[in-house]
Amino acid sequence: MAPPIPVGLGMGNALFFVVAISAALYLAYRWALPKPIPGVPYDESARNNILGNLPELVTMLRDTGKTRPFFIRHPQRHQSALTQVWMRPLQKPSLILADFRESQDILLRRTREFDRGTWNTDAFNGVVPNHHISMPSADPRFKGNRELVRDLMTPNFLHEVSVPQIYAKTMALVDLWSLKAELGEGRPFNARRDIFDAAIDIINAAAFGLDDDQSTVKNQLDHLLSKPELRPTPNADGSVMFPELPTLPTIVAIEEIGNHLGEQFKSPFPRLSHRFQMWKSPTLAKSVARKDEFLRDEINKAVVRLRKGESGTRSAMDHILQREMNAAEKAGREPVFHSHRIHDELFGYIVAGHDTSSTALAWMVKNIADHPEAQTKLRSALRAAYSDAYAKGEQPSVVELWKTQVPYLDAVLEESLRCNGPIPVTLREALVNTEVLGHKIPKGTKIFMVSEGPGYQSPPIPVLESARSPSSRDKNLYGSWDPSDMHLFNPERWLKTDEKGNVVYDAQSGPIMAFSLGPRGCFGRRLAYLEVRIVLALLVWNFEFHKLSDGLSSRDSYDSITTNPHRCYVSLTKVT
Ligand code: HEM
Repeated sequence: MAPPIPVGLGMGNALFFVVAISAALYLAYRWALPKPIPGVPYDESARNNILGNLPELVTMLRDTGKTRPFFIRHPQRHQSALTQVWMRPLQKPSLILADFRESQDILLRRTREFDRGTWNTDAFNGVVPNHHISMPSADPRFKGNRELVRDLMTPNFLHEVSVPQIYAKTMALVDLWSLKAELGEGRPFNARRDIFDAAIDIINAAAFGLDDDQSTVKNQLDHLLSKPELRPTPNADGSVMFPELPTLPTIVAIEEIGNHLGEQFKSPFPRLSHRFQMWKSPTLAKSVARKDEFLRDEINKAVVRLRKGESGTRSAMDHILQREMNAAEKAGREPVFHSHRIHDELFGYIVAGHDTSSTALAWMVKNIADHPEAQTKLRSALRAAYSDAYAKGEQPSVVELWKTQVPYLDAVLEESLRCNGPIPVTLREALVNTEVLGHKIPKGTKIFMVSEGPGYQSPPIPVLESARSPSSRDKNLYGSWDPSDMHLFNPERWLKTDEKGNVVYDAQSGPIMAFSLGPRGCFGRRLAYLEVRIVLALLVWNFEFHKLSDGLSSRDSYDSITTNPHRCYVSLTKVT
């Protein structure tokens, strides 16, 4: 028989275990608590919570559908241009930088110390893993991918191939809105879908040279024209609603994938979240398959066309395929048209180019309706610049639109981007141990650079000159905004008089980062400017945008890939 266990020893053991486990748990809790970077302000509540700032972000997302305002308010909360937050449990702190000069310096000059952050690359990785947007700059594939698409943003390519496509698709929107203005007798209607569709027609046409039967706006127009008896339905808020054709399956797929990407930006674990959504949502998986099929079909059609030597280059796709044909011929191999790289670079062009431009245009339309004086001035500037077309009662031609400088047009669109930039936060990650505003930060630290709030639309938070990095001292390439009016929409701030007495547009009048800066800034910036310039010019040339009631002109927004207006209504009168 086994001897009885002495009671005193059993109690002692149990007590020892309880104390040891409690101590271990306490030590684990202390270890898991966020560790701040010395001297950089943070929220005490986040510092004492193993989840850091995550609970606040989750609450904000649940209540408002947004997370970006958190990044913009945090520096204001602490009145510090540099603050720190914890976005995930057990993670090093991330920094928020609300200072244009230091951001500009990091993006433009400190590219050996900072690169595109993994959160951003991870967000795109699920859908377009072989597009350069999903790659750090040191990825061995990055250079080759950029080389493949290099020519798409050259002035020659843009003017010869992309601009005619943009012009044609914008004129379809003008025709659709002319009909809607007439049928609705000038009453407001929701313009968000039309702008979304026009932007997708434009980017699809620039990417694939798609014909009119694939144009959503043209299809809507034909649908309305085919029913002359049709009248819009009035809504209780004074607006009217037009019947809409079901969206084409490819556009539905692009839209669903775009929305899915937008959700990844809000997730603390984008890669995991992508896999989970692909498993959970049969429609998402179907949309991804539909997108692959669409790319295969378009590439196959283009290859047949190009091999026959038909009709030259009419899209970004044609150009990429022609490059592959030439490279294969030079290397004595068969061309590979259906590589992951070509598929993803093409689809990434649409994903990166559509949502951004569509959102920028939606805010522009709202801003010109909200500021009738600026709108009238812009229309006069356009009529003076395209005086022949105005005298003949015609549309300005495609050549006039890209050749003639209209400083006030550039000023209006830049002011809209300053006030309502579609992407108000840019992310970078430290590649080495380094310093920001005098604080030592370890390799791997994420840094969120905000381009809304202090320094952009409200007075900057002061920064000691001695705290700035040596490369940023005395190297501010931009002017500064008058603190008394930087919260206002005022296109004039972008204009100056040159030495010959001409009023000119100055792109460096003051802080703006709508397209980010430096080698990993927006790849499509030139195309985007051409697009918004042509669309805005043709819309203001053709329509007067009336000011709307407070409800219809609300400036509430929601976050997706971009920060979108909840409401984008227009009330139009045809003017020419
Ligand atoms: C008004 C329209 C647009 C805005 C406001 C915009 C803004 C931006 C911003 C803020 C970034 C992030 C840059 C960074 O992390 O530093 C970006 C990246 C990018 N944009 Fe745009 N964009 C616009 C239109 C376009 C268009 C039309 C295209 C192409 C067709 C495009 C292609 C890209 C690509 C490929 C990247 C990633 C570049 C890289 O990873 O190196 N964008 N854009």
